[in-house]
Amino acid sequence: MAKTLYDKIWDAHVVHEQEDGTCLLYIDRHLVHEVTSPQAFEGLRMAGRTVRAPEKTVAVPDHNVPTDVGREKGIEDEMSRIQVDTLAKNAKDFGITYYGVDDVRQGIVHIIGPEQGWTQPGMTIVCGDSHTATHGAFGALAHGIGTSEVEHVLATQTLIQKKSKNMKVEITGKLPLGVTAKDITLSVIGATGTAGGNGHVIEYCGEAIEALSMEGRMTVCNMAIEGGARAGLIAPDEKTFQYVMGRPHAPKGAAWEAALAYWKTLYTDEGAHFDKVITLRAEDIAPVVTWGTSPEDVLPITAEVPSADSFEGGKVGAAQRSLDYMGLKPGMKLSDVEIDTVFIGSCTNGRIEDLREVAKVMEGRHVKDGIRAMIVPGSGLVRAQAEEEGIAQKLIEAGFEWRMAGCSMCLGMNPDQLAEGERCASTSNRNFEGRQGYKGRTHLMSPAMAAAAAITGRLTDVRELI
Ligand SMILES: CC(C)[C@H](C(=O)O)[C@@H](O)C(=O)O
Ligand code: SF4
Repeated sequence: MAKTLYDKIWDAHVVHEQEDGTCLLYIDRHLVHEVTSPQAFEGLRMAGRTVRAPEKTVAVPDHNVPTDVGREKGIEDEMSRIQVDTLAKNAKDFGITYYGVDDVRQGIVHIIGPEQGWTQPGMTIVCGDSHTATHGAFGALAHGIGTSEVEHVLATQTLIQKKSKNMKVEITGKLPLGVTAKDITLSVIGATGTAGGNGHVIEYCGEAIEALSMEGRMTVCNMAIEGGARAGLIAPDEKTFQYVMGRPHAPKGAAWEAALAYWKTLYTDEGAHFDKVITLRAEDIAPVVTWGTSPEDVLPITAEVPSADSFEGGKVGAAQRSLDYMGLKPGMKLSDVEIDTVFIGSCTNGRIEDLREVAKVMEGRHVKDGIRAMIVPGSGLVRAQAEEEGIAQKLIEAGFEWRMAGCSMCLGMNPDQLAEGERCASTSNRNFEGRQGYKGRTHLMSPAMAAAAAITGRLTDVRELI
């Protein structure tokens, strides 16, 4: 029978299936961060258990770490300090690879997995973090899991799961100038809503997806979860293999050849069944921004702030609440919305290509006076590469703060936060109330669009600047 990519990876990992369809899945990689793992390790200790496969488990602190240069002095906030110290101790006690803040390989868990070659096609990958979907860009089945599941995977290297439905999101044609992977993924959520992917694993495909770099594909899959899906996937191709080849934890020699032969079988067969299909034309996608407090509140930058009445049912009240929280009036042009902060980073857009994109838009230009603009590379290695390429220097001269790696202002779990009422052009993935700081206001967009906003001090169509 014709199988989807999801079916193939799933079938290759089922250890046991119960009559009701509940399965025990083998897990190839377990990525661990400081927020969702302390109780899990504690559980192991209390039960006298060890980590079943420490060589398949990798730990890194990212959410709570400060990102100022000179952070070696330590973490001020007690809770954050305890979490990071606890992760370091747990990694040592249980014999797990650990990248501490003084290690250039430290960074956001979803950035360093691919960077170090831990992430490979055909694998099952889990992490106690919803944006684990990012790794799906390699044709890996990557699930976010809860803390009790983290403990289960640590102890057994398996996960109890029921299979999701198959959903196909096809992006046909070629992206217009100024339109990027972020605009694709936000536009898909705009079209399907945040519940559109519920109960499904999405496979993204089509000419526009194939044309994306690995970085762009990671941006797309990263936000599958924001569209309600269990995971996002893209079939691996030559670009994927080239990206993985030679990375520290990628297979080498004969193991590489064997892996490659298997990876080449990882695609959806002709005629395989999808339970849901969405198609968007790349030509119809514009540079977009969010206006509200849900990632589905997204519109082309050329649009106006909508009125609550333009929605239906329960959405009317939600839209009104969003508008009030965001301090926006219906009918106002989105390009007239003034911002005071720019955040470039996160597991959605903190990779080298994102920084190159920002540098390109900033060429010969400067961050507007009075705007706080920060760049937080997704890993120490991304930071080092940008410095080597001369991008860092250009961005600093253009007026950006150049920070150390971490989740930073993507969420208010570390010192990088918006003050009350501040408005941010952000390359992250969530614009929920209070996400970037108490009463802070977030507009999600691509790195190129965030750079444009940094230049003008308002939400700006990057196509006017390229
Ligand atoms: C802290 C963590 C559990 C959380 C997640 O699961 O996504 C965070 O990474 C986020 O982006 O909100
Ligand atoms: S960068 Fe943001 S979305 Fe990604 S793992 Fe960190 S907090 Fe979550």
